[in-house]
Amino acid sequence: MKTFDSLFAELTAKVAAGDADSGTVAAVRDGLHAAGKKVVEEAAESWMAAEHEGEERTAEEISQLLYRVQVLMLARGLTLDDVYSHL
Ligand SMILES: N=c1c2ncn([C@@H]3O[C@H](COP(=O)(O)OP(=O)(O)OP(=O)(O)O)[C@@H](O)[C@H]3O)c2ncn1[C@@H]1O[C@H](COP(=O)(O)O)[C@@H](O)[C@H]1O
Repeated sequence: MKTFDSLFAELTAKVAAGDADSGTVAAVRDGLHAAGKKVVEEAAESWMAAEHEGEERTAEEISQLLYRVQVLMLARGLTLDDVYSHL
């Protein structure tokens, strides 16, 4: 099973390699504004799922939120340590 850290390592490698088949590479190239909008969209969908849908659907939306947060980090050039140092 993937974890937050292992997913970030996978996405970092794909971005560094410029993997042409990667949706993440395309999303990072779309830029910060688009990446930020996706974070907000998935945050809202997570909230709505938590209030109105089941656990499975909520977990799925939260997984997409975590993914979109990582895309934003990559688009901004942040590492896990940059973020974890504030936890
Ligand atoms: N966890 C994710 C993940 N979560 C969401 N998404 C993307 O986000 C889309 C779903 O979010 P949206 O609701 O915004 O999608 P949409 O375009 O509006 O369309 P709908 O599916 O909602 O109709 C998915 O179709 C994926 O493109 C993800 N894309 C990739 N990953 C992980 O990242 C890895 C690398 O992916 P690639 O970079 O594409 O190789 C994958 O193996 C996964 O582990």
